[in-house]
Formats: sequence, C-alpha cells, structure tokens
Amino acid sequence: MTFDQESRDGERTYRQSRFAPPPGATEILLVRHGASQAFRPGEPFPLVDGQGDPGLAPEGREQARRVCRRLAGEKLDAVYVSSLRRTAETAEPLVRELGVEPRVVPDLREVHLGEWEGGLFRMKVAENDPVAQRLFAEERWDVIPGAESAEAFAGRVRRVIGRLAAAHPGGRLAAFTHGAFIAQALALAAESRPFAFLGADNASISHLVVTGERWMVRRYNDTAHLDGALDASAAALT
Ligand SMILES: O=C(O)[C@H](O)COP(=O)(O)O
Repeated sequence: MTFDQESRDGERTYRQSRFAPPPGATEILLVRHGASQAFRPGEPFPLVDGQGDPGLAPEGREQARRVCRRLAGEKLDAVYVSSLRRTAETAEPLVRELGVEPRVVPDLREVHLGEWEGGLFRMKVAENDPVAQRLFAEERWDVIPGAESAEAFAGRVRRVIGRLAAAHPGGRLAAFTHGAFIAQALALAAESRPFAFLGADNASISHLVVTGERWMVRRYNDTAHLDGALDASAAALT
C-alpha cells in the first residue's frame, strides 16, 4: 500500500507533494555566463556601453555546452541574453538546438563597475585592494568610484525581472546574465543582505518563481551539469 491510499478503516491520508508554481507564476532560470577571457594588466577588455565585454575563455565554451545541453531538455518559452557578448556566446548552443532567436535585454547586464571596468575589478580583488575590502564589508558596488549605485542597480534588477515575468505569465524562460545580477535578484527575492547570494559559478543555474511582487527562490547555483564526468546527466529542473 502506498501512503496516499485510503487506510483500511476508510480514513483518507495525504502524502507530501512536490512543489508546483502558483497559477500564473513565471519561472525564470538565471544562467550565469561561462568563464570569460582572462584579464591581462595593461590590456583592458573592449567596452560596450562603458562595460568590459570579453568573450568566453575555452573553458567557458565547454561550460556553455554543458549548461545548454541541460537546458535543451526543458520546456522554455524564451531565451534572453544581456547586451554583453559573454551571455550570447553562452546561450548559443541552446538557441541553435532550439532554433529560436535570443532576445537581447540590455538591463540584464552586469553591475557597472565604474573606474574598475574593463577587467581591473578582478585584479583589485585579487590584490585585496582596500576599496575591494570595503566593497565586500559594506556590500555595495558603489564604493568603486563611478560604479552603479546600490539603489539604481537594485531598481534595474527589480524592474527587468518584473518585465520578463509580465511578458510570460505561467511560462518558463532562461535569462543568461551575470554574477552580481544574479546575486541582486536573489537578494531581492529573499529580502536578504545584498551580497548573501554573491558567488554563483560560471554556467550555474539559479531559479526564481515570480508572481507579481512575490518572488520565490527555487534554486541557487545549480552546477550538477558541470561536476563530474563529461556525460554525467543532471536532474530535470522541477
Ligand atoms: O569578474 C568579472 O569580470 C566581473 O565580476 C564581472 O562579472 P560577470 O563575469 O558575472 O559578468
């Protein structure tokens, strides 16, 4: 006898059920792009709208192949990318497989790192620069001169997630985006400290379920498709 069968005296029983999105909710799979090219001091990345625009590193292309193979098995209503090429390059195997056009939404771009754009950010963090220490202590990007303000960034992320959800009620979409963007989106959903979700891995999947103002965190930094042997299969995104 299974748990949801009626017991012998006719009393009903109830088994635990799996999560199901509320009616009309939008599932947004936030995919961080694959690893981008290494920064070499003195050779800044080209800029797009003032932001560093490296392409994918060889390992990033392999990560892209794996995350797209995982997503290809999912029912998706649309694929979105930011205006920075590393997201489009990561989504490329998926859009080719699905035969769809990626939709470019510039507001999915990374936080603007001001004077540390073009690759300098990584060097400053690696060198434990005092401003980088402040940035992580205060959980604000705008301690970097010229960087996007905390309020502007949170507002941009809130608005674009709302727009994507409104465009696909009851649907599921993949949005290829960036590490700080994912951290901000999940922090808004969880009403957490701003950096509580910082550190999503390259080609990881995070997952929001959005109903109007109510956002739920369903998944964070899922990398099952990256770990282990090349052909390891990952579970469906339930
Ligand atoms: O390491 C970097 O270049 C910045 O943190 C940008 O983040 P991203 O790689 O997620 O766009």
